[in-house]
Amino acid sequence: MVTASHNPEQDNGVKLVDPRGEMLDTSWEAHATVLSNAQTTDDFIQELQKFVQNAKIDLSKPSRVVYARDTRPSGPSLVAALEDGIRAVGAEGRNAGVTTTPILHYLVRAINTKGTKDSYGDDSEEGYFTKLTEAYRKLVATRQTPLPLLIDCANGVGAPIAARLAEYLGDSFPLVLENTAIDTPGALNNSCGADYVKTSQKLPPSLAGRLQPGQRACSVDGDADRLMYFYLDERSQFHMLDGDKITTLVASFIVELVKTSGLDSQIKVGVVQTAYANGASTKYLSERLPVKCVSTGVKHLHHAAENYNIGVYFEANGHGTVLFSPTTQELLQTYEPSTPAQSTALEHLQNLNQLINQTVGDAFSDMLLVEVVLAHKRFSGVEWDSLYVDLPNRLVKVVVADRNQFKTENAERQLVSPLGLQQKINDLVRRFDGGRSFVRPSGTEDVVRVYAEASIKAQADELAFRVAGVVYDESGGNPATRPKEFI
Ligand SMILES: CC(=O)N[C@H]1[C@@H](OP(=O)(O)O)O[C@H](CO)[C@@H](O)[C@@H]1O
Ligand SMILES: [Mg+2]
Repeated sequence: MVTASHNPEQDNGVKLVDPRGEMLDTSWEAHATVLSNAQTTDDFIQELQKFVQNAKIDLSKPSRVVYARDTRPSGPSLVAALEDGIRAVGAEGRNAGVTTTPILHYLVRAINTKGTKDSYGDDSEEGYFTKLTEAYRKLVATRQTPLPLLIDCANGVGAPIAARLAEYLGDSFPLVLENTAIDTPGALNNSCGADYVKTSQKLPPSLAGRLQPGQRACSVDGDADRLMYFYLDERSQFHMLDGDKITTLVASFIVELVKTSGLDSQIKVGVVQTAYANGASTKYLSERLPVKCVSTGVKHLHHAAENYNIGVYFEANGHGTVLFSPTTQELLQTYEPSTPAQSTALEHLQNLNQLINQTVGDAFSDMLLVEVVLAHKRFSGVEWDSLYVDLPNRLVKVVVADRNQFKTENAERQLVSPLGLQQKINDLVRRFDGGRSFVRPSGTEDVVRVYAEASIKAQADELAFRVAGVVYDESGGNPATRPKEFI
């Protein structure tokens, strides 16, 4: 998948999908690193040959690469280069065109399960839309048609895909598409989209006046694998419903269905979060079901969620999905309910299993999932938001000389290096009511991230900037260039 996701338009990159339609196995990342670091074509060919040999790849076997891109202007030339590569190694290519990352994941799984008992659906975009919208219709059959949902498409590939989804949904669910300017240079992810909403905790300026108080809205990112919900209250105050709020809503609903269906002794539902999950969400969830905290990065969450019968995972930034284990999927097919209530709950679970794109986080599949739960619970954004109150929080980036000197343990919640720094953070945290803070090196940017929470906003900000200051000073930051907001 040629995309740089939520990042600025001028960036680009690739996401690799494995043959099951899931994220590339971590053990293969090292190969990708070696190949992308090759300096010349000759070096590249040499590394490729070594890789073929070491991984014992039989080149005489047929192979196929399915690829797609987002709407970035650099996409076509990168796809052309990819096609040259596919031709050079004698593989067959299948161009899935301009589409979302989750649709590409869907296609790969659909192609590789075609004609088997695990068939994931027809291997086409039509197959994807049909699968999702049929399941959605069944799940909301007896419910009222919701008010139109405003979707901020981040001026990216979410726009044409949401337009097609709207056609499949028809009158059953009206969508209003905003930020659909895919041909406007520089517009992609610019002051809009899921990452903007999460990091600035604000309404995208382009939506001012477009959203009525009480109306629900959501933002997707540049490749439509992240989803953030929000609404304005009657005082036009902005309220954000992030990945943690989605987890809470969805996990509670699934737990209820499992219980009503009579399967609660056989199906255990669990949640996976990272240290960035709001402390209030972790508290709320832990009082109700098993919650595991893992390192940042979707691959870690996905992997941990596979250990539950039904695993719900979302990063706070809105990337996530729900996984039904193979035995759970089988159980849903063979279980004999004994009451009408059990039977209805079972049908809902079966339809959720179809509605949810389980290969990877999928903004549109997740959006339909959220809407199903809200319809069943007769919740507006306000009621959903009131399940728990977010602790005020602040995320700060610190530029350091060498972020590799920062090493963590305990799912990244504690620093073990630089030595002594964690103690200093602990001393600061202790001074703040409801305080929590952790520091980790980013895996995607050359920075160290500081996260802080406290019971009031000013305190969360102060704690974050104090910790950032300590991190900066302790890692040899130049006093002359010390950011002035650091305390
Ligand atoms: C705090 C934060 O949002 N971190 C993001 C960010 O990772 P970093 O390792 O923090 O740079 O990008 C990842 C990939 O998109 C995403 O999985 C993760 O949640
Ligand atoms: Mg993305």
